[in-house]
Amino acid sequence: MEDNQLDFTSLPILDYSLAHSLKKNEFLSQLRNALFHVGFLYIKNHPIPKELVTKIKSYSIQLFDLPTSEKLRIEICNSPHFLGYSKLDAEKTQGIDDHREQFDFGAEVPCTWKEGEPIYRRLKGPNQWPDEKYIPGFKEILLEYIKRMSDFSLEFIQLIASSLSLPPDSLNKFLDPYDKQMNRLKIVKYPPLNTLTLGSDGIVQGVGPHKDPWLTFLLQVNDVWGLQVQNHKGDWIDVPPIEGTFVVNIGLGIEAVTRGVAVATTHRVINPPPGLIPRISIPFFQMISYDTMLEPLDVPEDIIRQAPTSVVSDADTVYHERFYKNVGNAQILNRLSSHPDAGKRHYPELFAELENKN
Ligand SMILES: O=C(O)CCC(=O)C(=O)O
Ligand SMILES: [Fe+2]
Repeated sequence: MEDNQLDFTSLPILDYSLAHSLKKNEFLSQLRNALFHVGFLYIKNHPIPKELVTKIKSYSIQLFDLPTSEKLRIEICNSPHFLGYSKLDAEKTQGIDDHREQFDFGAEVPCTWKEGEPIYRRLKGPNQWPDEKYIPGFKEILLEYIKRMSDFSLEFIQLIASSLSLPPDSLNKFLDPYDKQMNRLKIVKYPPLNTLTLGSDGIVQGVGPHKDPWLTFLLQVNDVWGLQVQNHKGDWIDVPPIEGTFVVNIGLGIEAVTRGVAVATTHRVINPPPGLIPRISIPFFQMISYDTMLEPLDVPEDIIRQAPTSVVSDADTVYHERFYKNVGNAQILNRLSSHPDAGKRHYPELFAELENKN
């Protein structure tokens, strides 16, 4: 599809079993097309065991039924690593409250940051866990899920590289060494709208338009729509849940190092309409190293020629510019502006600096 042809109106569905078969080239060609033209795709027949997906879905629903006191005990404002619980409307995108309730978790790593080192290294550190007595077995299953998703995402970036005629391990150098990687996920609940939630300005966003950092794998837990992706003309396209799939999307880092060939597509979530049940989802983020330099790879000329030339986006460009300059700084400033309470408490100087600039 050329840029001047019809823009996408749905997401491609790729069959992961082809990637490990004699049809691998067919898979790579479909992947390349998806990267060029959409930046988002569904993946079916993926390697995450069905039982694990069922368990994590079930826990994700139970998590929101924890007693309020237990949720508040592990609130994100306690954590310099921005891990834990966020109340409804506590997080912001582009300065507007996101009408969602969520838990942030990551691979369990110690905080090794020391005074004098770049401050963004302090983003890495241990989780805040809900007490086992309320949700037995959750921690073990969540960590297993993160481990499996981490391995899957490592396999996936090799396929992305191969699809762009790059050596398979080309993207790995932008990640931390395996045992130091701290991939993260969110477990999110978007309540349905009601007349009270419609603010005076009329804007209600589940999560506002944005681009992700590197590579994301989204599990849509129930059959409630809400995710929308902006096509290159600027129209919003629905991404309905499809049982047995993940939605995979490219973020800023991969876009930058592939010279814009793999597109970081803008997306948002709108809350379910009144009367519906809440939408629950689990985005898993493979994290780029905070210390990395976004040096572009030697993408072959014939691949670069096929890349899109212009893409409309409603996402915030301040974060993007910071990201291209220094990934770690962009990440911490993004966390500070999306969670001002935690920011003020743990990074008072940096927070004050940010306030003065705005
Ligand atoms: O919850 C979703 O469907 C997507 C969330 C998302 O885009 C994000 O948290 O980055
Ligand atoms: Fe996202």
